[in-house]
Amino acid sequence: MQYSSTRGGIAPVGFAEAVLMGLASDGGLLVPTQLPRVDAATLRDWSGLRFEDLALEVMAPFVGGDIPRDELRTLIDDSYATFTHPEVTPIVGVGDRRILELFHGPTAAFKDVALQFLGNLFEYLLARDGGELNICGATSGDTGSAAIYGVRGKARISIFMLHPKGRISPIQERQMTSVLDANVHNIAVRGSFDDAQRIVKELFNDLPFKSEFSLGAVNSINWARILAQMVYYVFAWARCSGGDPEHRVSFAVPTGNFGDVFAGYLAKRMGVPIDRLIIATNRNDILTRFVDTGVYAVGEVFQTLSPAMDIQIASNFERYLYFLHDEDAGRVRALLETLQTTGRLEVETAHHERARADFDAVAVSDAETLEQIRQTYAASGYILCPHTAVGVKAAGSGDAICLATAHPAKFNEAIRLAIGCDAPLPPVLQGLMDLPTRCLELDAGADTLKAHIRETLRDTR
Ligand SMILES: Cc1ncc(COP(=O)(O)O)c(C=O)c1O
Ligand SMILES: N[C@@H](CCOP(=O)(O)O)C(=O)O
Repeated sequence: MQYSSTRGGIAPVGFAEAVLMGLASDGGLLVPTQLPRVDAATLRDWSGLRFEDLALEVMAPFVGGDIPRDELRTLIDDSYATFTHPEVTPIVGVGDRRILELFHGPTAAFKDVALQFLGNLFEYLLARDGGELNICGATSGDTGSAAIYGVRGKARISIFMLHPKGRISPIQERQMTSVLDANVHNIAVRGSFDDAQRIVKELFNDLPFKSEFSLGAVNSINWARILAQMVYYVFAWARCSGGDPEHRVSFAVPTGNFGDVFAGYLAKRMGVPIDRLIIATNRNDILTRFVDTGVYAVGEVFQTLSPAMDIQIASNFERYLYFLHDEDAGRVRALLETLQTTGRLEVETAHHERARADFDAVAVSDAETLEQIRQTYAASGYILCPHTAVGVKAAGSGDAICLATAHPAKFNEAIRLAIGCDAPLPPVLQGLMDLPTRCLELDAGADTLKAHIRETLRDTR
């Protein structure tokens, strides 16, 4: 399997190189040059598999010959052995609603599904091929801790993780800043998540700096993130369909950086029987507006009760534009240049129609989010995290499977507002608030971050 850039500026690379490259060297995102197709017989074969075995089947064609199958199997088994649920991502019934629980990993958010795997994958590739990796990432709360837990204490890897100061939940902050391993560097940026993500991309686009410091990516700009997230869509289909290829399922997906729902979109393109994909946003509704109007226009970032989705520039939207325009990298480049210079881009009517066929999209206010948490709790005793509540509200009366992207106890300020008490802390979140922490505060500038990385690595190398 080969990977090329959404902007068409690099020669195709194999899986291992794509994973280590993170952001493509021309500033674009890496995408497979050809998507494998899944036929009805394969779907039937996959339907009874354990999560780990299914992950192997889904991932193997994308990995190609870069990792022997038995070694890929070990990587996958090790990655999901850290989950507390035997099914890894179980589906539970809440009233007549099906919830796909993605929060049984070490940091209680869906990011663990990909980042436990990516941490092990980095470690494997560096041990096998040599070299080092200095990860640079941006988080609105959940990617940061999942990535840190994925690589803490690992040889040859350091991680610099930027979060927007004061805009993540207290427990999310503690999860990251209480990890004191020498290879972990937390940075609170004075700005928004979009500022943090922009700085990280600026560093990746400074190719001499990227090469000198062997920068690596853990955000969903890294292809391996999308790949690992595709698995639970297939798993959920298999559990709900009993393996009947005619049985289609829909998903409601709380959306910010567009990585999660994009993984579902690709699974559907591969032939997994997925009907509707519902993009559920909070008040930061740039994606909802795009599906409604065909215009992607960057606006102000609002702080909401679902803070991990307080995002305006959705990284993976570029990957979608690429597939929407039949893999025409020139067109993507032109659209992105317009976005860069004017803050908006508009797709042609035919493409807008296709986008409307690909996705439903619903924006949910904070008041609706609280009401959804309240209603679900009153009816069933089940506590939704605010992001999950956005998805459940967006699903409305339809039968979409709703992705539960985080454990509610990570967002107890919102839970308390909704139901007057806290969600009980699962074991992985207990005791965090009593731990010592380490975190540096920096201005939202790429040069400041570069200087910090240079200095830190000079001291530790
Ligand atoms: C709890 C939670 N839900 C939903 C999202 C949105 O996912 P994505 O950014 O892949 O669209 C995030 C952040 O990514 C998150 O942390
Ligand atoms: N909501 C995310 C933002 C980063 O998204 P990613 O999927 O690109 O890593 C977070 O929790 O940090």
